[in-house]
Amino acid sequence: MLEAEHISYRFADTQPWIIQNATLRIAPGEVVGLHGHSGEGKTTLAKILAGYLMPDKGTVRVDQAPLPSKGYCPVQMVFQHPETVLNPRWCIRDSLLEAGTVPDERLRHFQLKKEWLERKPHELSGGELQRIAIARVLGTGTRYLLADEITTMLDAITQVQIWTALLAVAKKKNIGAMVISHDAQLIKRICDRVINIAGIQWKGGDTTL
Ligand SMILES: Nc1ncnc2c1ncn2[C@@H]1O[C@H](COP(=O)(O)OP(=O)(O)OP(=O)(O)O)[C@@H](O)[C@H]1O
Repeated sequence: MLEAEHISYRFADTQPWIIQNATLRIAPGEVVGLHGHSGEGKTTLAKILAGYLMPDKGTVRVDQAPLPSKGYCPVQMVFQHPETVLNPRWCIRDSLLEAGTVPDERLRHFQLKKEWLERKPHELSGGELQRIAIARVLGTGTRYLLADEITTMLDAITQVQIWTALLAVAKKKNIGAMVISHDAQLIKRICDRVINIAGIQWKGGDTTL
């Protein structure tokens, strides 16, 4: 279970709370949608759950254990722009290896061509790069995947291909997922449950999302 308990976060003491005293749980294999207006803290919440940001208060745990301070994190995040996570100077093979071995079966599952492995990120399309970024983080150590607007910039056919491939792996490996999207139809179609933070007012009391 991925559990965030009573987490609060603000970017500075002088800034308002982005999240305050929030508790949320994602079970293995569960697909949870996160919906809210722009700027309401969806990405910030995901970054806290993945250990990119430390909450000012509260804890994030996976199976009762805090996220590791070094080594592979069981909570992985995929972003809207895959080029921001792939080193522009490395060939794709090296970027994949950085996160662990990617077996041929996973390359095939995400329709990644072997010839792409020798290319640099700028030599691939946005949809191809996103499939690489997703395949890269679906290794054995990943228990939860946080997907932040990962298909927003892609055409409808590519969106379906990506979600079909991703959800199949998540189901097979019992990986829990959080889907951040402004696309209400997408969330409704693929998620078991939806957390809606649209218009949420943080007043300090316990909030279970
Ligand atoms: N590094 C930062 N320093 C200060 N404020 C920040 C920082 N990063 C984000 N914010 C602010 O925190 C708030 C929440 O941002 P966040 O990116 O989490 O929202 P979001 O719900 O994901 O938005 P969107 O749907 O537009 O992607 C916004 O008001 C944003 O301006």
